[in-house]
Amino acid sequence: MALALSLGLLSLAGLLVYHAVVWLLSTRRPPNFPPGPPSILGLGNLHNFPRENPFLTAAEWAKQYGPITGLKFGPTNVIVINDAKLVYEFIVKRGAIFSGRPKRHVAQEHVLPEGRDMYAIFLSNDYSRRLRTITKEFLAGSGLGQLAPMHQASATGLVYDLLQSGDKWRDHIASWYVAVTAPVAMISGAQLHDLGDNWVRDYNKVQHEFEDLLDPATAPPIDIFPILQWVPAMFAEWKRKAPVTRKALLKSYGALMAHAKKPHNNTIQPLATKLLQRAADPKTPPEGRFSEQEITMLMGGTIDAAFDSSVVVFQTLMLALAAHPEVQRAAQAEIDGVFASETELPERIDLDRLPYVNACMTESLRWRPVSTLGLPRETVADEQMLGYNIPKGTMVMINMWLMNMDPDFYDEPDRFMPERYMRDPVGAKAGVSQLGRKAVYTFGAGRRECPGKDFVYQSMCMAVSQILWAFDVVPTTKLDLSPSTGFTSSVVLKPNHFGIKFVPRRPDLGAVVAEQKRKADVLLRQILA
Ligand code: HEM
Repeated sequence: MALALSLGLLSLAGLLVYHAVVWLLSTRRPPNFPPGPPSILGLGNLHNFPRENPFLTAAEWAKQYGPITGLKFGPTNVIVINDAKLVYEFIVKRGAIFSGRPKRHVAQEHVLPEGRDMYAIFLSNDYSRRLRTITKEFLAGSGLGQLAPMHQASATGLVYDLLQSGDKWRDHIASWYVAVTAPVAMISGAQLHDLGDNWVRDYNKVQHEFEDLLDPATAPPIDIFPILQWVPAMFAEWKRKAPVTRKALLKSYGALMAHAKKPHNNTIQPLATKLLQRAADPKTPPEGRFSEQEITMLMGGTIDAAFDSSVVVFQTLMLALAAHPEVQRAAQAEIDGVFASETELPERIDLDRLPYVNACMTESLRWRPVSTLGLPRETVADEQMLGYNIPKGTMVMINMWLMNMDPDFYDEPDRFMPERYMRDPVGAKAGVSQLGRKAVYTFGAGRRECPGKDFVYQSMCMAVSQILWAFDVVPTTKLDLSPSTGFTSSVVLKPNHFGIKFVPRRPDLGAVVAEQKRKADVLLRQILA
């Protein structure tokens, strides 16, 4: 008996040692993998991939190792693509192989297991295709055009709020974005007051808690060291946090779904309401049919994907404008010419007539991209890139920062200079090849590129044009524009705290804006009845 027990324990120990050795060997670089910084057994490059400002280190490595940097995160193979031509050749043209997403254990198993395949940042390829088909009715083309009055009216509300209490501009931007401009209204048909007093506050809070669980700087590295998933909850803070985050997220989404299910007379039928109706219609083909839980996850994921990045993008734009009064003057000259009246906003703002405002937006996205290394992809098959092996399951990052800052492509890339996009549609300096080149890489590329891109431009250009019509944006603190000291970066590149004020451009602005806001409220009530 004792002998059998000892033999049993010995074989168990042998098995454990075997698995440990296999695991350790898997943390070495695979054969013919793209070059990169030296890795160490067990960790790979985790010790030299910084949690703060990783894009700056990735840019240094690109200088040393060329167009693709090969890394190891424990056993995971990782490549960083540093060259826009490779993005075009592989991410765009060979999208079928480069369009998976890596697993996120904490988020997918503990926070939103019911959204494992369909929540925005971990959408499976199949759901991504179906999501694009349904959201394009709202996020692009004529569907997006229908949202223009709503975007314009909500931006008028923002101008009103900035005039009342410009010192709370950060809060106003967050509420404006989440309220009508973010897809909350588009998806559920709800205005904030429909959702109750605390919805925005609670949603904001849980969003940040969820981000912390996803942020490589704060989240536990379960995806790299899966053994950590077995650590008991008393030693693993994330195991205690995840259920709390889950409960709060589902409550926020639940309020939206409850609203979407109510009968209403909106002039634009909200996405969730439309999908619920389609699901109930026997004529709907299977790929257009989603269950209530699926609709909740698709809806929640889209709102989450939209919210934080957009608020940060708008803050960065305000910072850039405050630091560049000459850009504001040029934009105001354009806006004043198009808006024409001193005392009234146009009934319909025609964004096609505001190319410089559009260029300010693009330049801000290029100059300080909210996403510097993109949302990681995962290859779904073995591939070869520039003669190197890229095994199936490799995590792929796009070095958006480097592409946006490429001195061979842009004149003075570190300067905030919207004029570059007035001279050339992709902002290129004279005489360089533009094959497959995008104006900015901040929304990613290829078939998983952000589907909210046009929505972002419409909502934000509506806002920035009205803000610059009404105000000069003036700094109240010294502005630090350096990407390393003026911004904080792990997942997103956010400007550090800075002070600005909104100085009215006309003496009678209060009365003018109050009247415009009254009209905008009437319109919003019609749209979101
Ligand atoms: C300025 C604000 C935004 C930025 C910078 C941004 C950026 C990004 C990036 C970099 C990705 C990953 C793309 C890739 O892998 O190539 C992404 C994905 C996504 N974004 Fe955005 N986004 C913004 C706003 C929005 C908005 C307003 C919406 C919806 C209305 C949205 C919905 C999504 C969705 C659903 C995905 C997942 C797509 C997929 O995996 O197939 N985003 N976004």
